[in-house]
Amino acid sequence: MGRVVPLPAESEGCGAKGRGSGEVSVEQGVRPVASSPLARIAAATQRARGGASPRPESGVSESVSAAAEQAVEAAGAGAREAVEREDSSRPASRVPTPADLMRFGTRPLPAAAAANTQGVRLYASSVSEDADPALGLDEDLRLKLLSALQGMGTAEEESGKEPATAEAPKPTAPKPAPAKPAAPKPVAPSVVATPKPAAPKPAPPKQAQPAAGESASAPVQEAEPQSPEPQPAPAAPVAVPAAEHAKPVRPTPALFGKVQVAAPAEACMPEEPVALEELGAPEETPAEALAEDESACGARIHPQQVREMHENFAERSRPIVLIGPMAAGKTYIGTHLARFYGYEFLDADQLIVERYGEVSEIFEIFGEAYFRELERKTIEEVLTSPVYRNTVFSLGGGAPMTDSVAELLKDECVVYILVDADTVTPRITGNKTRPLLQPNPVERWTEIFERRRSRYEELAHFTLDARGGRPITEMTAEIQAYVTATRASRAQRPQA
Ligand SMILES: Nc1ncnc2c1ncn2[C@@H]1O[C@H](COP(=O)(O)OP(=O)(O)O)[C@@H](O)[C@H]1O
Ligand SMILES: O=C(O)C1=C[C@@H](OP(=O)(O)O)[C@@H](O)[C@H](O)C1
Ligand SMILES: [Mg+2]
Repeated sequence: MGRVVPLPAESEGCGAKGRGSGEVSVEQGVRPVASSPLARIAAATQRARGGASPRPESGVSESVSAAAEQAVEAAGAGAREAVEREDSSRPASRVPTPADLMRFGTRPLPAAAAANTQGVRLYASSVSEDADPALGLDEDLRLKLLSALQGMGTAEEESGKEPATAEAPKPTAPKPAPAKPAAPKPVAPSVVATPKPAAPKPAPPKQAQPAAGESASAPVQEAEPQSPEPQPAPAAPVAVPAAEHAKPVRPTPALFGKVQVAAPAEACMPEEPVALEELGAPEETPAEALAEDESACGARIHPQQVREMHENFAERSRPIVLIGPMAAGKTYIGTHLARFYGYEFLDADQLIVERYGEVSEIFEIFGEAYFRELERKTIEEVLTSPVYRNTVFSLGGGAPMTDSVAELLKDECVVYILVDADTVTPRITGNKTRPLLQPNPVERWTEIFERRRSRYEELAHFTLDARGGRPITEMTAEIQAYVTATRASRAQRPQA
C-alpha cells in the first residue's frame, strides 16, 4: 500500500494556510516533495510568471474540481517553500537559462565541430554520440552561432550580462559608464563581470552556470575576492577580437550550454569586475547598441540575438508527449526514449503518486472525477512550465479524454503508442494497479480503448506501432527519428 490520500482538517507542513473546516479536504495528504520534479515545476512556473500564486479562497469548496484545485495549489505553495528551505543549492529561478540546458553535461564534439575556427569549440550533450539536432545544436543553429561568434567577446564578459529571463531581457551594451567609482564592497557585487585580463589562468571551462535568478541575489563569481578599493567603470562595453592565444572559458549564454568559446585573454576587458548597475542604463535601442559595439570592437553577439536564439531553440525543444491506452507501454517506452537520447523523463501518473498518493486509492476514496482534475492540473503545470523542454512526458491513458488536456496537446509533439488487446493481455491480466480495468481487465481494456481510440488518433502527430511487443531500441529509434525530422524542418522555417 502506498500512503494515504488526503483527509480532512488542518494541513501540516504543506504550505497551505487558513483552511480546513472539517469537511473533506485534500490538503493534509498533500506532501510536497522538495526535490520532486513537480515541486520544482510549481516553484519555477510561479517565479517565471513573476508573482505569487492566487490563493484559493478560505473555506472548502464542495465541488470536486475546486477541492482538487486547492489541493494542487496547496502543494505548489508548500513545494515552493520546501524547495527554498531545503535545497538552497538549487537555483532560485528556474526560467530556463543556458545553465538549465547544460544540466546533461557537455563533452567535445567529434573532429569536425571541434576543429572550428577562431578559438570556437562546440560541445554536445554527453548522452548522444552525434551532434543530434534534437538534443542541441542543429546545423542551422550552429552556423548562426558560429557566424555570430566570429570575434565575439569573452565568455566572462557574456556571463556578466546574461539575460535573466526570456521575457525580460536586460538592458544591454551599456553606454560608457559615468565616472562615478563603484562603492567599496566587501564581497563581489551581485552581477559581476570578469576577472582581470592579465595573467590568464589555466582554469578549465566551468561546466555549470548559475541560473538566471541566482545572479540577482548571489555572487556569480566567488573565486576572486575583490579589492575593496573603488574601481572605475570601464569606458565602454567590450568585445574581444579573436587572438592566437586562446584560453578556454565558461560557456556563454549565446551558446545555450552547448558551445564553449576559447577566447583570448587580453583585449578590451575592464580592469576590475564592475557591477552592471554601475554602468548606467543604455539609451540606445538594442539595434543601435549592437551597431555601436560592432564598429568599436568588431562583430559580437548581442544579447537580443541570444534571447531570440534561445527562444527559437526552446520552441523546437518542446516536450515529446506519449499518449495511448493503458499498458501500451507509454511509461516504459518513455523511460527508454529519455535514457537513450538524453531527455528528461516525466510521467503524469508518477507525478500524481508522488504528490497525492496511489492512483488506485485516489480512485477509491475520491472517485475518478477527482483523479481527472489532479491529472489535468498536473499535466497543465508541466506543459506550461518554461523549465521542461527536452523532456519526454508520458500521460495516463485517460488524460487525453479531458477536453482541456486535449486542447493543450494540440500544440505539442504528441506520439501515440498504438497497441492491441493481444499485446497488452499479459501486461494487464492479474494486475490490479489500474482501477478502471477491474474486474475483467481484458474486457474492460477493449471496451475503453474502443471509446478512446478516435481521440488518440485525432491528437497524434506520430503513431508508433507497438503491437506485438517490438524491441525497445527499435521503437525508441523510430520516435527519435520522427522528432529529429520534425525539429529539423521547424528549424528550416524562416523566422517570423
Ligand atoms: N514493448 C514492451 N516490451 C516489454 N514490456 C513492455 C513493453 N511495453 C510495456 N511493457 C511492460 O508492460 C507494463 C505496462 O507498461 P507501461 O509502460 O506501464 O504502460 P502504460 O504506461 O502505457 O500504461 C510494464 O510492466 C512494462 O514494463
Ligand atoms: O486510462 C486510464 O484511464 C488510466 C490510465 C492509467 O495510466 P496508464 O495509461 O499509464 O496505465 C492511470 O492514469 C489510471 O489508472 C487511469
Ligand atoms: Mg503509464
